[in-house]
Amino acid sequence: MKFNVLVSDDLAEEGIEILREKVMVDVQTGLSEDELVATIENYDALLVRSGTQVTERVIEAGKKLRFIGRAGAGVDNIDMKAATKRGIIVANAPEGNTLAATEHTMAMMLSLCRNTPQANASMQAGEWKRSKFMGVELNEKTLGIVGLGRIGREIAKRASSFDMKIIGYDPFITTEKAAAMGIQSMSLEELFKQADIITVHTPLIKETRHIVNSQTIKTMKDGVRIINCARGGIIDEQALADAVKSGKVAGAAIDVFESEPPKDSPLLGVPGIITTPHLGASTVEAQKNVSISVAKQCLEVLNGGSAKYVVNAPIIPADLHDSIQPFAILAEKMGRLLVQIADGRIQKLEMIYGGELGSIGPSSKLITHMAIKGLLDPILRFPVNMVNASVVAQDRGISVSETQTAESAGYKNLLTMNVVTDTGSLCISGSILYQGGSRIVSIAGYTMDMIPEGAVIISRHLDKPGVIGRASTILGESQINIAGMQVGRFKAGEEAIMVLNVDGDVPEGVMEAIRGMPGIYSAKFARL
Ligand SMILES: NC(=O)c1ccc[n+]([C@@H]2O[C@H](COP(=O)([O-])OP(=O)(O)OC[C@H]3O[C@@H](n4cnc5c(N)ncnc54)[C@H](O)[C@@H]3O)[C@@H](O)[C@H]2O)c1
Ligand SMILES: O=C(O)[C@H](O)COP(=O)(O)O
Repeated sequence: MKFNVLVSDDLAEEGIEILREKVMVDVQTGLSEDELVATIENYDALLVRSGTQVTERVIEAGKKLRFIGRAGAGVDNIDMKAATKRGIIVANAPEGNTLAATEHTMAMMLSLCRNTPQANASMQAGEWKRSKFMGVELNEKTLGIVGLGRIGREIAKRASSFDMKIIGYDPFITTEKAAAMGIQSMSLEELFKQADIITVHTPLIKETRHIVNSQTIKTMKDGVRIINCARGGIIDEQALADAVKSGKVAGAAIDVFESEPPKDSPLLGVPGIITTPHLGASTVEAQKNVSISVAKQCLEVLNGGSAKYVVNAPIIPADLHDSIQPFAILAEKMGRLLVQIADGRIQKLEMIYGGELGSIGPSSKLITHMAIKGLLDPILRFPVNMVNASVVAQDRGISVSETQTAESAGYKNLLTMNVVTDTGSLCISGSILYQGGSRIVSIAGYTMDMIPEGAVIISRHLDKPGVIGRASTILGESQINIAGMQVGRFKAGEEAIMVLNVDGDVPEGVMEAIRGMPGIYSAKFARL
């Protein structure tokens, strides 16, 4: 593969070696945004940790970029909107550092409760002050975990072995699921009231920004301890610093900061606050895991495939991949056919999933994205792919809807696409046969049995003798071979449809001649 990959943060050598076997790799760490903008245009992929800000400017300058890999969990340093719009696949390695972050949180919790860092600093300064560093035990304390994802639940397991009572808040985890993990689920307000120690493990998003602030701190127990090993910004730094100084909060342990490195953070220099420089994922094991994970995903994407942990495109569960893929290919072809034969400006795309597809669930998204790709890719300057398809449709004012139904007109499965334009609408249906082949089974209500491949002429004409013959003659005179033909009509003597599979492109002059024939209402050439 002749690809260039830029690694702009410290990644473990194991992943870089995997890349070097297949592609050119440059490791350049510590680049400023301007330096990254100046260099990125030569690269097909960019691999980062949290140290690189992948801004809109960087993404715009990366004309060849197809993949951005995050060797870790959080993707808040990547402008996802800009990457998605450009169709760049963004993937992370969410599992590789879970245990490292969990263990660091436990280390911070124990250090916080026993003043370990302060005691160490004191001893290193030549002191021996035993009474100054009186601690508290974890035993029988209530631990409030905000965010019960990968890390939150691993912390629950470990904390329960210290005989802590575990309470938790996560709007996306049911009470039953939390209970099965030994966590008593409750509202955030209640958790703040009950917890002796609060640890946050959510992503930094609009809803979690400053979830711990001067108001919510007031509702907490006096002497509460607070830990943030997730993301700076989840806690209002000034509010926390003030609360520790006032004694309302007994202490805090902070690994992550609103701005990193945190030059002016109010959390620095406060005796009750212990800090580490974003070390949650910094173990040999975690770094090896995440580096290998993004390296493999990078090669998959550059090779034309998908990535295991894509964060900006629909993901199909691995066990459904083989069954969904043929429909994704069919949908793309149906989209491509529709855009070439429908009249007018497309305003709406309706996707109807029938028969066995009627219970496809959220995996329909991938098929819909591929349908949009087929519809828009041929007419746009920039590539449309499964990543940016829905953003591109939205940008062009095309509304997209999906329906799942058991009805399938007698087919085992039936994918129907209806486009509404400013001059009318056109509906086509396709199916995957029992033997695996794909067919377009209806166009504008006419039953078909069309293999969606190669070049086709689709005409509407008056159902009377001679029309089909004359069209065939025009093609024959132009040395265009007809490989297959299908005709359909609702009623004899009225409008009919003709689909001609031809061996090669049909020049516009020949299409004009067909359109000029008496009895032909319209004729369109399409390549699938
Ligand atoms: N310090 C480090 O070096 C380090 C290392 C790894 C991960 N992290 C960070 O830790 C955090 C958690 O990582 P993870 O792998 O467990 O992620 P995860 O996606 O597995 O879990 C996040 C959980 O937060 C929940 N959540 C979302 N919105 C919420 C809200 N408003 N209130 C409460 N819960 C909400 C989600 O439902 C989910 O269960 C992330 O911010 C990640 O970036 C930090
Ligand atoms: O989100 C993550 O995975 C952690 O914050 C780790 O970040 P790092 O890769 O920069 O250590």
